[in-house]
Amino acid sequence: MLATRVEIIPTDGIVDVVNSALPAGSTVSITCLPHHGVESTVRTAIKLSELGFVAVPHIAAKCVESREHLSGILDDCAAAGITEMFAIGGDAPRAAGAYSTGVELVRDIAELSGGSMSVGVAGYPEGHPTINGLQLMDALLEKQEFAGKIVTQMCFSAETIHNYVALLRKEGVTLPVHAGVAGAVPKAKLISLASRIGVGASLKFLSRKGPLARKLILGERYAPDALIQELAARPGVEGIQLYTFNSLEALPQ
Ligand SMILES: NC(=O)C1=CN([C@@H]2O[C@H](COP(=O)(O)OP(=O)(O)OC[C@H]3O[C@@H](n4cnc5c(N)ncnc54)[C@H](O)[C@@H]3O)[C@@H](O)[C@H]2O)C=CC1
Ligand SMILES: Nc1nc(=O)c2c([nH]1)NC[C@@H]1CN(c3ccc(C(=O)N[C@@H](CCC(=O)O)C(=O)O)cc3)CN21
Repeated sequence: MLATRVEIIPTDGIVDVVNSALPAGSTVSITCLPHHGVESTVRTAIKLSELGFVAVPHIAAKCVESREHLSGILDDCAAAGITEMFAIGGDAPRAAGAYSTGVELVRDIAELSGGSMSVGVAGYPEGHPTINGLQLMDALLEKQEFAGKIVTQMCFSAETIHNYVALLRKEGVTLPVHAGVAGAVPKAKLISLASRIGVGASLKFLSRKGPLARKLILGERYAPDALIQELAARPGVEGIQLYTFNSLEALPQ
């Protein structure tokens, strides 16, 4: 069974939802969306950490104003017992200040925290809509000196994920890989978000043609169980990052 981490969006009331839905000590990743801002992510992570969860805040480079802002975030997280973060470029169209890529951010987190903060970085089994494969691989080769793990973009194909891990190893990226998997959320939601957040071709199996299938899809929830079993059946992936979209009622066993 692969260790599974749950990812949530820092919306109002989510801390109470997590506290009643997840066992104490669970690892919870808190995403950083442009319209929520990094403060909302950090505030939620600190509250969860104080409740005994292992909180992993996402820090989006484009939401960080300066090195001093980053230093303050690191101090607040360390004071709350947070020891792991996820450093990402960020979906905002423009940078708020000094940082615009995950590459820049992960370096400064390592420097400012003296290596005490473990940092995850993003991987793309199906590539990225606006960044070419060579740039992504070069960025990972640069980041791996300062990072502790790769967490992948959402992908719906175990074969694609396993092939990606093999490519990483061939190119000299040795970081452990945690596979990004969609939680049991309405398929319609996944399809509507897919292009906006850059999900790749493996999603296409969800959107079959035909009115009956479409009706089924619109009412149906995605079930991650089979994909998780396939990922656990072969070596390559260290764990699962479950993108729950805050649907915590039906977590895979
Ligand atoms: N918040 C999240 O969980 C996730 C966000 N993303 C998005 O993926 C993008 C990449 O972020 P990271 O993986 O941290 O990579 P990064 O920000 O470290 O960039 C990787 C490489 O691509 C280049 N690059 C970055 N953005 C580019 C662009 N728009 N056009 C051309 N080249 C670009 C950079 O210079 C760097 O060499 C960001 O837009 C991020 O929001 C992807 C997955 C998850
Ligand atoms: N490009 C990208 N950005 C991300 O933030 C991101 C990824 N990819 N891939 C993996 C996870 C999945 N993430 C997400 C991103 C958006 C929503 C979402 O539901 N967005 C709604 C608004 C939700 C809200 O504010 O409550 C939207 O309409 O954008 C959920 C999970 C966060 N992560």
